[in-house]
Amino acid sequence: MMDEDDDAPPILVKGDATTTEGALATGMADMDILKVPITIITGYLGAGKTTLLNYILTARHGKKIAVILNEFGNSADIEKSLTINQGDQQVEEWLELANGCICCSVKDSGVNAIELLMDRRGAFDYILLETTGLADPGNIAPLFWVDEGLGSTIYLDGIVTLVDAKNVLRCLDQPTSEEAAHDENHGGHGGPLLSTAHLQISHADVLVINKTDLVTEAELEAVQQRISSINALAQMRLTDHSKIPHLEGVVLDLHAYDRVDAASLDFASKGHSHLDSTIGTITLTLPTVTDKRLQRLDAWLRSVLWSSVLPGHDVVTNWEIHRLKGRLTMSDGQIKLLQGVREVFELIDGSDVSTNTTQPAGGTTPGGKIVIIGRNLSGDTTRGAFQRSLNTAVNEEI
Ligand SMILES: Nc1nc2c(ncn2[C@@H]2O[C@H](COP(=O)(O)OP(=O)(O)OP(=O)(O)O)[C@@H](O)[C@H]2O)c(=O)[nH]1
Ligand SMILES: [Zn+2]
Repeated sequence: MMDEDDDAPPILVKGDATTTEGALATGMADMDILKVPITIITGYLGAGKTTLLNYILTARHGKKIAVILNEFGNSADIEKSLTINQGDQQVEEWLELANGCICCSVKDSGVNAIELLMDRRGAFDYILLETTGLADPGNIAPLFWVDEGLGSTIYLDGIVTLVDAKNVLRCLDQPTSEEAAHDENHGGHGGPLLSTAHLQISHADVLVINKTDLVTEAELEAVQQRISSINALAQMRLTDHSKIPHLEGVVLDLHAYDRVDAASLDFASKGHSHLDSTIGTITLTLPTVTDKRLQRLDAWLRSVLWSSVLPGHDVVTNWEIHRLKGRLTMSDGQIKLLQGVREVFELIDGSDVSTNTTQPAGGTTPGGKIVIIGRNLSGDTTRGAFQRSLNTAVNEEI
């Protein structure tokens, strides 16, 4: 919860509610400018999420930020507190959702409620959603990752996961009994148990390792290694008391769902240890892709993500994909970007995305790479099966 009796008064931030109208008036606005980014802030109980939000709301970033708290997840409360820092004050509103679970209710009413509120108060520059410590961000992200065509006025910018440096290893190693029961219901099929901490780390675009003041350097090193063995794609930051002086690119304006940076894919492919056998990162390579092969790749992705069937391999079972990113070079030199969270994926043109002109095209692989983060993927057998299946799918001549 936001601290009501917070003794430090917020530093006053001049809200700039006229940005949008100003841009419109000068005819410079297109739909992209009008869309408001939303970042999901997640992390286990007590990791420092609220501390981070308070830090952001009082930092001098010159943005009008709305904060939605999903603290009442499982209780009977149906309203979500919404704090907006506007001009010289923080205003609290209540966002009414259809039921207590944001995963179920936000799709129908949450996005609408945010849009209605923007109609009334003027657009925000940014929305931050704090999930409960027990939330699985993979259930929430797709609700905001809405099709361009649906004309939503908000878009998913990324997922930031706060990690409690002191407690995270225990959370990963000793799932609670509720988590164990949940795991059972979600196709646990034996094997190492999946904890909420695993899910929050595997879906992250940015991992903020917080509470570094409470651990030794050796302990911190162990935490970093373990976390990057789970998710090698996310950028990692170390902090204490959730202090992130430069918010841009770390919490704000991540573009984690509309950009894929070659350097991060290269980094993710560099042999990381498989310290955690539950969830890990694998990298698949691709040859240069023709249009026809791109269609085959699309079919392969649909099979893998929608039907959980790895074409040509009926023996590989028990896997689950959380996050997927790729960068492909077409035979004509065009770049295609691949983005996915759970079963939702998108292949988009890289050319009209203003990104990575400074990156070496395609990284070290001439064709491209797909990096997948998920459960029971990182064993050598499974990784090999994925690569072979993909090779067959895109190489086959017709
Ligand atoms: N020592 C230390 N304490 C911290 C740090 N960051 C946050 N805390 C404290 O940890 C406690 C939990 O922080 P919160 O920000 O409320 O954590 P949260 O993730 O929002 O917690 P829930 O909403 O309960 O899941 C608070 O007492 C914070 O003051 C840190 O880096 N070091
Ligand atoms: Zn909190």
